Amino acid sequence: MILEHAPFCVLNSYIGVIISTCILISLYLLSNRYRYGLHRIPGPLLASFTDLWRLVQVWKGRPELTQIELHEQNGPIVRLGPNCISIADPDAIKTIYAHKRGYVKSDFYPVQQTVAKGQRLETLFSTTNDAFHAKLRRAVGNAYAMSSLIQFEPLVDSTITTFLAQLEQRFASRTDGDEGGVCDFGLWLQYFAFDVIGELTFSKRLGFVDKGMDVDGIIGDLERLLNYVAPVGQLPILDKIFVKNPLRLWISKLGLTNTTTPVAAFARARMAERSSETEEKSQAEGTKSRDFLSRFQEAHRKDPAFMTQQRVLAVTVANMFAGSDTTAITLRTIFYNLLLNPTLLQRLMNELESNDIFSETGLTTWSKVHDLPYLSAVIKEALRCHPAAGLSLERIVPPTGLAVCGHFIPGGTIVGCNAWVLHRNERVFGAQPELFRPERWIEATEEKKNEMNNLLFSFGAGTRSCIGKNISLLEMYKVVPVLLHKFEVAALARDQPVTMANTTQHQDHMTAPRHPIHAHDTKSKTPPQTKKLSDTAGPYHTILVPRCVCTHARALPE
Ligand code: HEM
Repeated sequence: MILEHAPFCVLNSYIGVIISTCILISLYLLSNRYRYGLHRIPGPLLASFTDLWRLVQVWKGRPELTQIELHEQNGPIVRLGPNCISIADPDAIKTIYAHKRGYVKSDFYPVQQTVAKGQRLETLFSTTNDAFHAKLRRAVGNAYAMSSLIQFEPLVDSTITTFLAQLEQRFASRTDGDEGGVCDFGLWLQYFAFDVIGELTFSKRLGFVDKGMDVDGIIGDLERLLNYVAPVGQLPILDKIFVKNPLRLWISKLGLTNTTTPVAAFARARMAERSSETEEKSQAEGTKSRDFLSRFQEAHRKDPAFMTQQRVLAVTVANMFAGSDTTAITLRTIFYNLLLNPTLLQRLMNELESNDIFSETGLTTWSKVHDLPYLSAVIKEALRCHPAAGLSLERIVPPTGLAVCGHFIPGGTIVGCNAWVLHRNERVFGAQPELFRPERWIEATEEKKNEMNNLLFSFGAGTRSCIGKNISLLEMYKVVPVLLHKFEVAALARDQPVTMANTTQHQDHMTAPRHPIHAHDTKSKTPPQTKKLSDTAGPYHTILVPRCVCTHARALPE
């Protein structure tokens, strides 16, 4: 009798377990919706139950478009997760990102830290510890100051010269066959951006431009990293399961894992070369070339206990990651939009050619270009239309809470602003903010310009804003005029389909940080000539520029 009923008992207990599990999960999801005190904030219902909702949005590739749409529907404050809010109110920026207001970076950032010998390598970008950040920023900050720019110029010029020579030799001077003169310009701009930051950091290029290829798979490596950190950063506990779990940390501590990326290997080799020089020689060299590595080594000599060699390595590698893809994305945005808008390109050419800015070698200097009005407007408009960071820059509300847009946000909530959302503010940036229109920066009154500049969030804001901003502006202000002066550049096929996918928020983007805000490009079905931002600009990081023709002399295809 007992045996006859056994299968039913087993079945019943299975059903019991399943029902109890479902009840527990439902209770957990319901508690997610209500326990954070955010249930009055509008947003997608699913987002209020689980962070998996935002993970899926990022994984699908264009989370910034979803966020723009949500803000259009719901206003300046939107719930993106059980404990996560997106804010589009310009006034909130001053509070959330300001100095000493107690808003620390969220757990999104440590996902980007690499592990060496069982220890996480914290960088300026990825640390959540404000005191450590302030100390590191003081130690290395001088290297990025405006006053250092002049000393960096020869290093930028060196990469530009090689870049021009390679474009000339490989494309512009070729007239053979159908492919003569045709190059994948977007890819080459990326090679340039990676090499120039290598040269600025180590006085030595990684060789992308010289070889015309992704050396040691560095670009691919960075893209894989971003593809991991962007979605996993939405649910950072996953990182503690996949990568930073106790077992892997222990194995790493024993030295049984190889966490050396190609960039770190390159950086180590350069550091080894320098350390084999005598201190006097390196100091003498330092004052001559004054690249980032020599400046970081000076910081090491001043405070070796804090600025250890491991830390010098970490900040150089972080530089490479933070400064490459971001600048490449912005350069691609500039050329992409100019190529699709010949009238704008002509306006820029008029300005460049009517000012005496080029030397005999065809190069130019920061002092001659940095206040050209139309060039500045083009660069700003690219930064506005296609910010390299595609995700919100997350911070945690301090225990006192935050009053914003008529709501009270309790302490512990993750809040953040997304540049893509802020830059669609019609009141500040004028009509049709989705269009690339440099003129909006020229036509604006001084007062309006200030307002626009204050809301330009491409480099972040406040204490954790981009330390490399001046460097990237130096690169862009120098290379754009020189390229346009030397080559006629046109889109080979203006209706060539282009699409983008946002992979992470940029940058530090580097095992360092890549502001986890990066992206990769894929082909899409939408022709780009519509000039809508959603068609032309991608996720954070990259824009696919159509194949272009570089040529000196010949007429370009319409
Ligand atoms: C167009 C180019 C660039 C863009 C759009 C950009 C964007 C950003 C953004 C948005 C942040 C703030 C991230 C946050 O608050 O979470 C940031 C931080 C940072 N960026 Fe950039 N960046 C660019 C170029 C560079 C360059 C060239 C370097 C290095 C030479 C660099 C190094 C850094 C570092 C080290 C941080 C962390 C700063 C800190 O927390 O103190 N970036 N960047």
